[in-house]
Amino acid sequence: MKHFEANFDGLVGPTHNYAGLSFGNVASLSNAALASNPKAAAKQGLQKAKALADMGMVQGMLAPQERPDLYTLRRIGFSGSDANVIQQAAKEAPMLLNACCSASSMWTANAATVSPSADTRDGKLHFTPANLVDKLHRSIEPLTTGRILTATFNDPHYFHHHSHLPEHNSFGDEGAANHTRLCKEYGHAGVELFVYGQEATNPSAPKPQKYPARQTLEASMAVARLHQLEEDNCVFIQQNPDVIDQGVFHNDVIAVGNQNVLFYHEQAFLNTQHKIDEIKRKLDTDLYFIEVPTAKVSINDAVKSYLFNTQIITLPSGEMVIVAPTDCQENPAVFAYLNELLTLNTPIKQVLYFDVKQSMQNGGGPACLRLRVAMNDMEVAAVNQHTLMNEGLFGRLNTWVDKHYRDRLTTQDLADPQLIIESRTALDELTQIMKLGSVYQFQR
Ligand SMILES: NCCC[C@H](NC(=O)CCC(=O)O)C(=O)O
Repeated sequence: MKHFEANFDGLVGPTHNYAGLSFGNVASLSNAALASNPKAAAKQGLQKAKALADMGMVQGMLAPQERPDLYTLRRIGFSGSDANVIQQAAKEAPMLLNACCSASSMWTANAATVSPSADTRDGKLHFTPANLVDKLHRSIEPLTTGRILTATFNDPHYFHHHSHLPEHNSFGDEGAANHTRLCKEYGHAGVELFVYGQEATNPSAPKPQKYPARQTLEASMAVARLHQLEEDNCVFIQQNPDVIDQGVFHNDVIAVGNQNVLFYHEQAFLNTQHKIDEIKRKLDTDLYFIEVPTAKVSINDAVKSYLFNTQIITLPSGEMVIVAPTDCQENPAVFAYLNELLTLNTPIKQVLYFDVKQSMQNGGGPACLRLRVAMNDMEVAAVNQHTLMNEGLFGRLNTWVDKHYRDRLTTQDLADPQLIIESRTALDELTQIMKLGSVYQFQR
């Protein structure tokens, strides 16, 4: 049996915009006034996904969500026709309208936590959609996320889908952005690293002072239980609260792992050495811990360039490659570090740069845009094949984007009722292209 790590990238939705919705996420706050380009955003994402498929990687796409979310706006008291709902909300509560228009489901690293069948007791691949309770605009994602995941991984013989965790701060869950898996080969049982920002039920435990810790230990442990992982397959690590306060709102802004490599900043975790020892004890293979010192890359440079929000992928040849945003090339300290990294004796042999600036300006790099799903060939064959990237899908999705997307969107434009019609027309067509069935509420 063959094993792969597939990447499922979020297709950027037609309402991609900069609304400054994510307190604690430096890029989101500082680009709040910018006009976005949804068409360019979607195309940048498709280019990256296609490039990985061309390198022989298993690459899929996850459909975006329906926005504006009129159901949430009606639930909070706006009424009348769809156009009335939007216009009333724009007048009386523009920030709530913005929250209901975000295309944030594009960052599929936050869609769910995934445990491959090699790790789980029932031998199935487990998915738990993230509840994303810390941010209003993201807390409205999980139900549809669950539907899209079920329509994509649609064979109950192989895939076990859970509901998202209870919608309360005690169970704040941000999905795979705070989860990474180390292993010898993708098909061998690995060690799943759950990185949390705070312990919700222990008031004396360390936590950030300025910005929110979105992920709780309680949530991470609940996911590990649901996914039927053994204690020996799990390591729970606390993120350093000081770096959360410097803008590291998810662990994937400061660390990334692949197979036997953990690439992380010196200041990423609490009790780092102790946790490394635990990983070594639980995973019997040659491990590379690539720790980047502050003297070479400051937290500020890491947050600006997204050095750690890179994808480390293993090519079919067995070589590892880093997929980085072009912002890493533009930052002298980070670019120098990446060039140096290639001369060190690690499995990482190449860095490829991609322009994903439309996403970066909202705090989402290459790693945020993808959900990793380690699978064997039988599981890949059980996936909805219309979601897998190839020449055909790439062509169809680009044509679809050209037909339906605007090339400029400001938060003022979110009050335009025409955007509802454009967005629904596009998504309705998309469900046919990707054979998803009626995953959206407007289709039900
Ligand atoms: N993994 C990357 C997630 C980035 C995402 N940004 C946003 O939602 C910004 C949206 C805005 O401000 O318009 C977040 O912070 O959760």
